[in-house]
Amino acid sequence: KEVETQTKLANVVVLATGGTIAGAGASAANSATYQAAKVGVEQLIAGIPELSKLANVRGEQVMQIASESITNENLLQLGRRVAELADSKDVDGIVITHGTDTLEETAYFLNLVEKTDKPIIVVGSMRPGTAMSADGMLNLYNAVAVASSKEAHGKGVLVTMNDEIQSGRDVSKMINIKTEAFKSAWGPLGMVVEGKSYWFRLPAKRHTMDSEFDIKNIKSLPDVEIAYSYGNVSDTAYKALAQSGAKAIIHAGTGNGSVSSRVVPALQALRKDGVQIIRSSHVNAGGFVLRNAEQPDDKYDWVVAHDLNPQKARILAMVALTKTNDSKELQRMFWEY
Ligand SMILES: NC(=O)CC[C@H](N)C(=O)O
Repeated sequence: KEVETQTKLANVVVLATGGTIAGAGASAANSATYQAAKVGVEQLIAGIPELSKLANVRGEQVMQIASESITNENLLQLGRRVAELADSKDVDGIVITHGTDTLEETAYFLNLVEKTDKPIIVVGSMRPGTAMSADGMLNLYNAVAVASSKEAHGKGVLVTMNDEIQSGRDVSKMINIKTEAFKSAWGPLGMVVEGKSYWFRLPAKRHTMDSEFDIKNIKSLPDVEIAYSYGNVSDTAYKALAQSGAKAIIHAGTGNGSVSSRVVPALQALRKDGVQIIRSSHVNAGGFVLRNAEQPDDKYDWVVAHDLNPQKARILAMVALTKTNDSKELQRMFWEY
């Protein structure tokens, strides 16, 4: 006699926040001209009947915005809802649909502050659902596939775009007119093919269960701002940001986070006034800032952002500053996360 073993489907919650994956254009030829954040979560889920074979999927509309407009308050609101769901016994995995412009920031934020080993997948699309060759359906299908898989547990917050599984820490939007937009300098962790995930490597940096940060202990996020560097840069932006109350300034530097000789004195003075100076790099394919190389960080009491791009450095700095204002502690965190 054959005994049929009924495998129970995982329960996956889709938290929708807006973006192009919820976008709509006037014609199928509009892949770049459209309105983001138009389609509701129920319609997104209903548009992919195949999801019901992967998991029991339900949706929640957390917000409906384009991701460039996400505020720190929005981040905290989303983070708290993710934590509530992760604590719930009847939730096995969480998918967050998100605009792609700041998707890498939200994914890294959640990677730092969610105390769970349940899969959390952040996903978006480069083309609205109304466009020819829209990529949102498959990206979301892949996200639900990964969120409902056993293998995705304990791997930190993940991003499924263009069939790849990327670490939320490492991934960044590299181009805005291709579906092959999200890359990491260190490569994807795996692939999703026909609803099944294939893994090749694991994240090495601290995240989720192994993180010292917890969304439940974070009441608000401090003001951390970014100043962009280039030839002939002046110190005006740095001073203005400090004046407006920034607790830390991320130097989005050239090359190895280098600092113009015109800017160095202002940054020394700001540090003396208590502002944290964090040197990162805006090099396109992935910056990597070495301590005491381009600048004497020990002498100036500055911090380096390691391989984090400026926008990710801002996320870690905000979260880190909720715990410490000690520059040595901040530097430790920048090496470990
Ligand atoms: N491809 C996108 O999702 C970009 C749309 C919009 N700017 C956003 O980030 O929400």
